[in-house]
This record gives sequence, C-alpha cells and structure tokens, in this order.
Amino acid sequence: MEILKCANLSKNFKQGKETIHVLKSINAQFYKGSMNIIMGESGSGKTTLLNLLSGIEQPTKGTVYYQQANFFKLSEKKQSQIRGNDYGIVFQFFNLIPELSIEDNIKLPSIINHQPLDLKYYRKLMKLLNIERIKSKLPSHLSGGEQQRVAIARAMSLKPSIVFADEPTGNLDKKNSQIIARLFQQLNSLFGTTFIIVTHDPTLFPNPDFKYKLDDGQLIYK
Ligand SMILES: Nc1ncnc2c1ncn2[C@@H]1O[C@H](COP(=O)(O)OP(=O)(O)OP(=O)(O)O)[C@@H](O)[C@H]1O
Repeated sequence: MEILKCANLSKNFKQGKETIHVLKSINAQFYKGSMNIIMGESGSGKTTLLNLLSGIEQPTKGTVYYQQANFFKLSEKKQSQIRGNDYGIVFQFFNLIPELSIEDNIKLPSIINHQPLDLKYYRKLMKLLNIERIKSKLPSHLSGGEQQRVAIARAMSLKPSIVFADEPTGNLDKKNSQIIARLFQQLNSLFGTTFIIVTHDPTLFPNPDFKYKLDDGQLIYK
C-alpha cells in the first residue's frame, strides 16, 4: 500500500534573473514500511525533494499525497499535525538542542505536539539505539555517532509512519556510518516505519526496497 506519492512535482528557484528548474515533474510512490534510498550528485536537488515530500516546502507545481490526501490542500493545522506526529526527520548535522539533556531532546516532540510517549516503545527505542546510559548528558558531551543515534530516537519518538533522513551519515566516519545504516534497517524491520533516505554512499544500504537517483531534475528508479 502506498503511503506517500508525488505527481508532476516541480520546483524552481529564482537565482538573480535566472530561474533554475531543480525538480522537473517528478512522479513517485513510496510504500508503507519500505526502505527507500535516494542518491544524486551534489546540487541535484535531493534536499529540495525531501523538503517537498515532508511538507516543509511548497512545490512550484505538482502534488504530494500523504495517505491519499493532497497534503498542501489540507488546513495548516492538519499539515502541522502530520509533520509533528506522522513524520520524523533526521539531519546530517544532528540538530539537537544544546541546552537540553539527551532525554529531554528525545521527549521534545511529545511535548511540542501534546502527544503522550508510549513508554514501552520509548524504552525499546532507547535500548535498540544503545543510548540509555547517556540519557542525562548534554549533546556536546557525545560523539557524532551517539548524537545521531539520539537524533534518530527523537525522530522516532512518536512512532512516525515515515522518517525522512537527509545525508544522515554525512558527518560520520565509516564505522559509525555503518552502525547508523544498520540501525535504520533494524528500525524498519522492527517497527515497519517507512524510510526515505538521501545518501552519497549507497554501499551503506546494500538491499533497500527501492533505490533512486536524482539526475537532471528527474527521479530515476535504479
Ligand atoms: N532556497 C533556495 N533558493 C535558491 N536556490 C536554491 C534554494 N534551495 C536550493 N537551491 C538550489 O537548488 C539546487 C539543489 O539544491 P539541493 O540542496 O536540493 O541539492 P542537493 O542534491 O541536496 O545538494 P547536496 O548534495 O550538495 O546537499 C542547488 O543549485 C541549490 O543552489
């Protein structure tokens, strides 16, 4: 069953007097519980595509459907509910709040979105990501790999149906990149979360369900 879909999705940016056509009428489906990898050269529009799919940015043309609903036609309130409760986002540079403990960082989405944490699920997540023993620390006291594991826990804390990850291993060494990639696979199998991951290094994800490349504004199925 498809959970997310885009139809004729285009995005242009104005750069001075020029208009650049970053995404050119992209059509794609993402299935519930699937692992999707998106590759592409620097500047090919990977972040832009992720921003449109996750509802952060509006397309110039075209439609994004989340569970059959035309996302950008939904009310602002509904859009932000979906972004807060149903989507999780993982960034290259972790984006943890420096003043908050690890535990408070992870619990933040539940506070902001007024959603109770499922404590049994939360403990399972902490254990799987191996961050229980560092939960009282501050982000600055953690290694990059640890910070990214915390960021994944935060993104997954409200049991999202889709996690969007933009170069989640881009700031990590090889060993930690492999650990993070393996964790994504495990979370996908264990919780059935749909993952849409942008990466420069497809060897980290040897068997995704779907692999794409962004090239000249088109999303090509590999
Ligand atoms: N807000 C913006 N205004 C103008 N141009 C933009 C904007 N956002 C992105 N672009 C341009 O769109 C193109 C695609 O950018 P994007 O960040 O999506 O690429 P990317 O594939 O994620 O690149 P990288 O791998 O280097 O992160 C680039 O040429 C970029 O300069």
